[in-house]
Amino acid sequence: MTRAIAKTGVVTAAGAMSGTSLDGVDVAVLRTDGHDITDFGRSAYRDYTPEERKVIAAGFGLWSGEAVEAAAAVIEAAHLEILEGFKDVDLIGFHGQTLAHAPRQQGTLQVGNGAMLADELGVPVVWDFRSADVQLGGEGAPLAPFFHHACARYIGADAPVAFLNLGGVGNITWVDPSIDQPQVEGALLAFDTGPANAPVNDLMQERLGLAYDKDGAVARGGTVETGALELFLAEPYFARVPPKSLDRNDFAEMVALVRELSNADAAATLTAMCAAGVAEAMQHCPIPPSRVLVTGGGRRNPVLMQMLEVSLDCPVVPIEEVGLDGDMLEAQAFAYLAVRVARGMPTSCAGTTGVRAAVGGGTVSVP
Ligand SMILES: Nc1ncnc2c1ncn2[C@@H]1O[C@H](COP(=O)(O)OP(=O)(O)OP(=O)(O)O)[C@@H](O)[C@H]1O
Ligand SMILES: CC(=O)N[C@H]1[C@@H]2OC[C@@H](O2)[C@@H](O)[C@@H]1O[C@H](C)C(=O)O
Repeated sequence: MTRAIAKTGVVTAAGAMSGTSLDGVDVAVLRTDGHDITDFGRSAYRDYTPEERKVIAAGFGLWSGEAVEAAAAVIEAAHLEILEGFKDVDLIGFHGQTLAHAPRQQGTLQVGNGAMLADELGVPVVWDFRSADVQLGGEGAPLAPFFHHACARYIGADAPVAFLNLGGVGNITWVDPSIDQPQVEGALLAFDTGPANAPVNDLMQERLGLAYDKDGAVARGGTVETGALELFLAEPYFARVPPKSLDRNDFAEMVALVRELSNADAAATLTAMCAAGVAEAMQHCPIPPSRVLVTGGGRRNPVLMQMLEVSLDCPVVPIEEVGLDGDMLEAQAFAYLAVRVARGMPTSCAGTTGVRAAVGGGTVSVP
């Protein structure tokens, strides 16, 4: 029996996201008609084992071949395992794992076969969210902004507000909630701010065998090397007018800029680079947001949060302050986007990915 997706009314969707920091898979449920968020449901998380992480990471930056296939197999197995517990939803939004992203060259690659997941789970799966946007000239990222627009309306924001996601890479969405439809010009401006946690994570791994700088404990004792910070800010990426997007390792050479520094100074400097990228991003916003709502793992780093508070001209708060879940926002975003795709509604536009006309990306696979 095939399971059709209702064309109108509120449906229940689960979103599954595996981000650039490779910690694990997030799954979160929400109810929506594709425009308004009705309510949020349960969520779950599945860690990757060190072995799985190694196999996935070996596929980073590659477009095809055995390493990519091996990474895809790990992604599919991990998602099947966690999504077994979510077979009661109307549909699933499956982001997959980005292995490579070069929208103006080879394209964008998220691995994991959504059609196979739909067959195995017996639930319709929406996947391959980014390809159509890239094929039509967009950056293919970030895609969470249409969901951020719905969140701004859900929390009753009455002035422009920014959502700042600090994962491996940073991305910001500026939202004008007075414009009801996200694809209308002026409602959204979104782009990647620069590297966020990825360079610090790489440094911690390389020097101390740690996955990340927990609570900024290493950076806290260090001094920011202003010369390295200036070199970083001289990168043409920051002056480029958005929309613009990044691959996880686009700034990998930043770790080289701090090679001669002590662990503490190097961590402080890389953390400051993340904050400085965000400060640069604010200059591209049409008007300053009333506040910046921080989501993603970086909001747990008090050293980073303090640097942001000092360098931005508006309040910077973890997104929990407005009642949203900063660990699950991306998974919720792909649940929301799945419903839009299934209903033929756009998921990106000029203000978010630079695509000329609004696009509804994604493939719908019905079991
Ligand atoms: N307590 C903490 N102290 C410092 N940093 C932290 C803490 N908790 C999480 N992080 C950072 O946040 C990262 C995970 O962030 P998140 O889960 O948002 O990334 P992601 O979703 O995989 O990435 P992306 O949004 O780029 O796809 C960790 O790798 C770590 O660098
Ligand atoms: C190509 C890709 O997977 N990009 C991710 C990555 O992680 C953060 C940033 O870079 C953002 O552009 C995007 O993810 C979020 C979920 C997005 O599309 O909005």
